[in-house]
Amino acid sequence: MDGSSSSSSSSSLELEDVTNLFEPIKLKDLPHLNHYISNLKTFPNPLDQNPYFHTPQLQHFYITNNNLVFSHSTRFAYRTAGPRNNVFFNPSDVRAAIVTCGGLCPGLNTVIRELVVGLWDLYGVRQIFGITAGYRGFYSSSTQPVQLNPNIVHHWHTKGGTFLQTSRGGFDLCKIVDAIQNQAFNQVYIIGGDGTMRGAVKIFNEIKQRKLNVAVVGIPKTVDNDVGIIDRSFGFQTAVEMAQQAISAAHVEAESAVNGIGLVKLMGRSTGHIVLHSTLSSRDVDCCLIPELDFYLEGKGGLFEFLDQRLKENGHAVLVVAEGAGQDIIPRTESHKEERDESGNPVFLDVGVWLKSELNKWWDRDHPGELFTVKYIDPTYMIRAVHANATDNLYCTLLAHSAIHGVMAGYTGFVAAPINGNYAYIPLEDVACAKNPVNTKDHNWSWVRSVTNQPDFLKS
Ligand SMILES: Nc1ncnc2c1ncn2[C@@H]1O[C@H](COP(=O)(O)OP(=O)(O)O)[C@@H](O)[C@H]1O
Ligand SMILES: O=P(O)(O)OC[C@H]1O[C@](O)(COP(=O)(O)O)[C@@H](O)[C@@H]1O
Ligand SMILES: [Mg+2]
Repeated sequence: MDGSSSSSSSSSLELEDVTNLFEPIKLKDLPHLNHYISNLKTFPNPLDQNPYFHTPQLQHFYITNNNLVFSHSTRFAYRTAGPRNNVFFNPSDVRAAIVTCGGLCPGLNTVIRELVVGLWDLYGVRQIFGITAGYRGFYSSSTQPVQLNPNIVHHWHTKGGTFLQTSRGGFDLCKIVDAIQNQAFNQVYIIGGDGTMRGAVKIFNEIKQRKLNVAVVGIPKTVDNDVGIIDRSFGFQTAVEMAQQAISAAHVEAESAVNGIGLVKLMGRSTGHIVLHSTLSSRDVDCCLIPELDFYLEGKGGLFEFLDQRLKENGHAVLVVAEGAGQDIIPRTESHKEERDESGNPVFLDVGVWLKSELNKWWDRDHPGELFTVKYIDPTYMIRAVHANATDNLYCTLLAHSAIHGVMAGYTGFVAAPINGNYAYIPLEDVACAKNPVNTKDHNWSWVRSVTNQPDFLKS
């Protein structure tokens, strides 16, 4: 694991990979507007006239069909992101729409800013619109698209959140595509997580069905880093950095008490990447619990036995838990099990509150009269409602510009994202169904266990 990437696409090779390299590499080609609309006009790339971007000294400036990025995890080659020789849009005819959906993530505003600045400065596009408050903003009667330009967005990368606002739910396919058609948008930039990408696939398919000259691109966003194929999602590193503050405070509280436990709950609905990376970078964590790993409290090899030992050895312990961990063992009613948010995501019970209560009950039962303290810290939105750090800002810029180049080249139904550090275009459909769970059977997880010495929670 390189500390920044956590998906299964790694740049190291195993013998099997090398052997497989001799098999023909299969290309994951992209949908293109000219697959369903004939006689589309092409234009020389306006970047030809852009001396800042396209200097004569720069050789091989334009990306060709020979440029591919190989993914070890999917074993497919993808088209390299970047500007093409010809474009399929006359910049003066472009009407671009940008929308942000789902939960917040550091860097959302940077992506929006760079889409606006990139379209404006690189390609000379002047009609750029922000759709407010997620998918429903396309058709909601209470909001109108906001026209954007570089002056309006110039400072947006310094702020957390999304100036366009976001929401969950509100996905009405027909109304969304009707709105795209009625407002004559011909480029749609959709920034969101796994749910958003599944919606984007439907929008793309409907647009194709109606044979509209509209390109759709997805830019994957999720603080949980739960999108597969791509190296990592933007904002993830910033969130991990923010989480350090909570872990550090929990450590101080735990160390300053007799038999002190610092308990931190971090985001991570179905994946434990934030917890895993925070644990590895903090080094103060004694045990981390993630959704991908079942755990138990009582008995041999359980959490209590481990913490008992740790308290005897060190006098304190730090426990970091992902919000989606342990959901199967927290007692709940049938109606709780069915609860969903507006987008259909499961609503969790608070694993931190439950653990704190169970820890206190355990100590009172097994160590009556002995001092014991659990300090529970739940930073919740603090790790994602901040502006992106320098690395994520740079990443967001490259993502936005890659998306623009692909759309201008006429590609549609795709996602722009890095694979092994190289920016590529991946079919939207593939990204929408690719998950990125923490693999608890690989070396990365062994590394975590070697840092924490925590149990494997495999009942013998
Ligand atoms: N399977 C789906 N089909 C169509 N739209 C979806 C689907 N899943 C989620 N969405 C829509 O995508 C948007 C964001 O989804 P959500 O799950 O809240 O966040 P994220 O995209 O960050 O995972 C919401 O408007 C939701 O209605
Ligand atoms: O913003 P909400 O609705 O409270 O949801 C919180 C959820 O959003 C996330 O921060 C990100 O999830 P998404 O990427 O699906 O939006 C999760 O970690 C968390 O469970
Ligand atoms: Mg999601």
